[in-house]
Amino acid sequence: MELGNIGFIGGGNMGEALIKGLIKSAIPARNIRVAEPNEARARQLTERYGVICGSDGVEVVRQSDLVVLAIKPQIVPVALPAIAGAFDDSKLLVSIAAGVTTAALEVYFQGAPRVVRVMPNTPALAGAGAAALCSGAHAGKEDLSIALHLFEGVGTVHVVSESQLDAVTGLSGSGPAYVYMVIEAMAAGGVLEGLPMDTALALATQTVLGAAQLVKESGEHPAVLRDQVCSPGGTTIAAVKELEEKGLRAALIKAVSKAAKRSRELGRN
Ligand SMILES: NC(=O)C1=CN([C@@H]2O[C@H](COP(=O)(O)OP(=O)(O)OC[C@H]3O[C@@H](n4cnc5c(N)ncnc54)[C@H](OP(=O)(O)O)[C@@H]3O)[C@@H](O)[C@H]2O)C=CC1
Ligand SMILES: O=C(O)[C@@H]1CCC=N1
Repeated sequence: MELGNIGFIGGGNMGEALIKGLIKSAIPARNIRVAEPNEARARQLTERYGVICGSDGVEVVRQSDLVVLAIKPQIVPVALPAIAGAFDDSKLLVSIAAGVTTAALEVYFQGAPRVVRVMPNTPALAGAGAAALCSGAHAGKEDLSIALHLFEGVGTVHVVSESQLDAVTGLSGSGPAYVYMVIEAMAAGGVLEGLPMDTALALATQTVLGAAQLVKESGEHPAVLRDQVCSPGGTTIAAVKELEEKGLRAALIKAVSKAAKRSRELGRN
């Protein structure tokens, strides 16, 4: 599928993750334009990826078939009206702004704007993203396919109902941060027990990667796989007891819920 010219409004952390992932997935850099007001940042993106960067969002929209809205949710009410007039029926808006609903985006446009809302995550940088998306009131099947194709280039994609997107934000959108904390803390434990930091970090990283890969490839429930590690009277069950007492699972469940709640709040701004 030909995606045509892709424009980014905002070239920050998530914008860069997608740009890098897309270029890795063989989208030519000359097809990617970025509107980024921070000049140093714009220069950096051009140097790193060869993409065309400027500060003029209207120009980026004019030159693009698909526009990714990659600015903070709080900026949307200011930034979107400034570029909305440059959209016509030929252009698809793909918003990744946390919490901002398709209905809230559509009000800035005349007629029947084609809007798809996506919640990606930064592992898209490594081609290992997890994204979920839904379409707005006027986006057709073809628009959903285009967005699916775009994000499949940088990881996995699920189609969900819009009411589920805040949950997705709390789980996989914010989730990489939780996992980095787990890796960091496990490595610190290794250091406490005498390992050099680089070895500890490499072992912690590969353990998380390998465990995730096994969940995915085996199709087993994680609880079954966990029990396979726990030898009776052994080391792991001693650690699992500690994690249960300290409330690791409850803390993660609550963390996903807190982030989802915050996503809903951002949508009310
Ligand atoms: N980071 C993540 O892991 C994820 C983020 N998201 C969503 O992606 C969006 C972007 O997040 P993130 O990349 O982290 O944020 P960043 O702040 O890193 O990036 C946003 C960029 O947009 C720039 N910007 C501000 N105003 C405009 C404008 N009018 N036109 C063009 N660019 C502008 C900002 O410049 P300046 O800094 O100078 O203001 C900044 O460089 C958010 O809506 C977030 O909810 C979704 C999934 C995951
Ligand atoms: O923290 C945030 O608000 C964004 C949305 C999901 C991940 N980062």
